[in-house]
Amino acid sequence: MVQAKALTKRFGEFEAVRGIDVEVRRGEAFGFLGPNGAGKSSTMRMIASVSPRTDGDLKVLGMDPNTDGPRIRARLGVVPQQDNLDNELTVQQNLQVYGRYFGLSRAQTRRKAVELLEFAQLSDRADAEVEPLSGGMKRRLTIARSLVNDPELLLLDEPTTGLDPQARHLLWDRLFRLKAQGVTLIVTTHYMDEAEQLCDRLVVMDGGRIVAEGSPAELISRYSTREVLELRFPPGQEIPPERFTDLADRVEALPDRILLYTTAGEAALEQVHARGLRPLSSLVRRSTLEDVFLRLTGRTLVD
Ligand SMILES: Nc1ncnc2c1ncn2[C@@H]1O[C@H](COP(=O)(O)OP(=O)(O)OP(=O)(O)O)[C@@H](O)[C@H]1O
Repeated sequence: MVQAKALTKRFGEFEAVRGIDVEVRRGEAFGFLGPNGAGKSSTMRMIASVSPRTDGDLKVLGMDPNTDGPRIRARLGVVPQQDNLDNELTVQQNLQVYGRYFGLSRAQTRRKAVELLEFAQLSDRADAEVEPLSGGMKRRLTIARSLVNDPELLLLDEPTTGLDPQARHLLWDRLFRLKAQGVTLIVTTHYMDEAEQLCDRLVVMDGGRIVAEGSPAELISRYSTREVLELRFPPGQEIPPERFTDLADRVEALPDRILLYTTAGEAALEQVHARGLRPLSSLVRRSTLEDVFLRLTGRTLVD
């Protein structure tokens, strides 16, 4: 669906995307995971064929965005980072305008709007104004609108940023349905749980480069341990991280906690207690993509 080789985007002197290689296969959910400014949106805009590449090769649906932009865009769905719904129109009209834009007849457009409102769980809001809708509803409507042309490939830039947990889960559920129907999904996110939930494969981006690639499970087993023990100590009573190096494969000190990477978190915690240390709180959890990112870059995904 997408083949990028040494793909590069420069804004003046600044290189936002620094020669990345990416391959997205039909039917998969593929992710770009990275913090703000990693170059995810710049990459997505090149794939969406709305922003020309500065260098490298790019094929989307087997075509070159530089020469086949309109033909590619006709087969894509795009959900931008900021909702750009038309507040002057009702929910239903927002879909109908797109139907007409993509050349559907009035009757086809009406049928499509009914189908997509049902998909977006917004049928009872068909004639409502857009402005007062919740953030989750607006996102679902934006996704519904991106599906008017039955795209084979759907690009979603930070689909759940700013949504509450319930709205996120509802939205993920809609994306799972699309995937089950065979739509290829490309998602950018800085939420590791979103990447873990949604993506079959992903690349981790930082500073315009790809720093790792694989399935969430592969990345976690390659770059982290099975478990992590998180320790917080009372302010002013912090313990130097070196005190824990013999208890774990690796120790990371963050401003508010110490992370012990180990295969046996509970056993490590017992050892901490046996040394007479009394953390304010302790937590044994499994490793996540956040731990992978920390290992690869020395920083956390979300400040
Ligand atoms: N039009 C532009 N002109 C100049 N610099 C830009 C432009 N668009 C993006 N950048 C810069 O390129 C870098 C990558 O931006 P990009 O939006 O691709 O990152 P991102 O990973 O999507 O992060 P975010 O989640 O904040 O969008 C940033 O430093 C950004 O300031």
